Amino acid sequence: MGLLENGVWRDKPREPGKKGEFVRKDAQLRNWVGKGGEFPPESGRYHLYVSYACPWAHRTLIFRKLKGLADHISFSVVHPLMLENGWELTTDFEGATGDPVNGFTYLHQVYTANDPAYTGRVSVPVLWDRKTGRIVSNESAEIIRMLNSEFDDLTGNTDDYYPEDLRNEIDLVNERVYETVNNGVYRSGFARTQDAYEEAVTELFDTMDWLEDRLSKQRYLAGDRVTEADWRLFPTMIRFDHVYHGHFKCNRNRLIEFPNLFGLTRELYQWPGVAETVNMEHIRWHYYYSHPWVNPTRVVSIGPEIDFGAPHGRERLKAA
Ligand SMILES: N[C@@H](CCC(=O)N[C@@H](CS)C(=O)NCC(=O)O)C(=O)O
Repeated sequence: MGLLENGVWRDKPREPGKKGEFVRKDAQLRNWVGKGGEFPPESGRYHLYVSYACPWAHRTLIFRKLKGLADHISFSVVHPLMLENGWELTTDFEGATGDPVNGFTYLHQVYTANDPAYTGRVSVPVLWDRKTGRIVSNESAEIIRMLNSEFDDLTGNTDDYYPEDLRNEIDLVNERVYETVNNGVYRSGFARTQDAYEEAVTELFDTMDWLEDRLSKQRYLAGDRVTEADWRLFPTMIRFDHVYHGHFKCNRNRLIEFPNLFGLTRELYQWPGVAETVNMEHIRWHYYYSHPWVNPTRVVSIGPEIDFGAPHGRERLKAA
């Protein structure tokens, strides 16, 4: 774990907040792909750097599939262990691809290729532009919005996961899910004090109760259509019982004890193209091995056996 300071990699622990809470800083590289702009939509031009372990990167892999972008946007998968050099583009783990685009060994080299004096965290996902040799964005929430709409003319795929008429509802769900679930599991697992942990883990399960109730009455989080809100929740749910329940102490309940949330997770897992974006080996090894201040023995849990391919039963609720 570390960061870049004026373009130099420093192996340093993350600083907690004053109350021992986990503090997540905003992503810094926030350009957009768009027609007529600096980064126009073009086939074969953009490349994603992702980790199969990372829930934020996972969203981008899902949108690449949903939007028929597999032939237009390539991707590299980092090694699951994030150690003193940060994310590495080495290949000695099944599924890690290395870096066929730039030939770099470390992800921090992608950041310094974009800006030799960069200061900040070196995170996945990264949307890279081959043509200018620059990073378009390192913010997953914005990358999935670009994939949702900016390449439609290229692919002919006009499926919309952020439709006008549901935006208020999607925004409302996203805001609570981001803070208390997507980031809530990190706030629980990386808390350095009892109070910070209890606050985060209580909010997390309050929201899971709220989502469970919602999903007992409607098929998806924003109504009768699958939207961005569902896809933003999914990467956290699929990891829940394998790593967040044990390693991050999110253990009031397991996901499988919430019939509707677990049902939605299975339905989304079974969506065409989605199962192949889930790599539980990268997930388990990354979390248990890469945070020695949480798990100093680095022993990786065997994980529960859960059949996400089992019938989901969500047909009982109406879909559009
Ligand atoms: N806001 C970013 C967060 C991405 C993020 O935190 N990624 C983690 C992996 S799950 C990472 O690369 N962390 C490395 C670090 O912060 O040093 C996004 O959603 O894209």
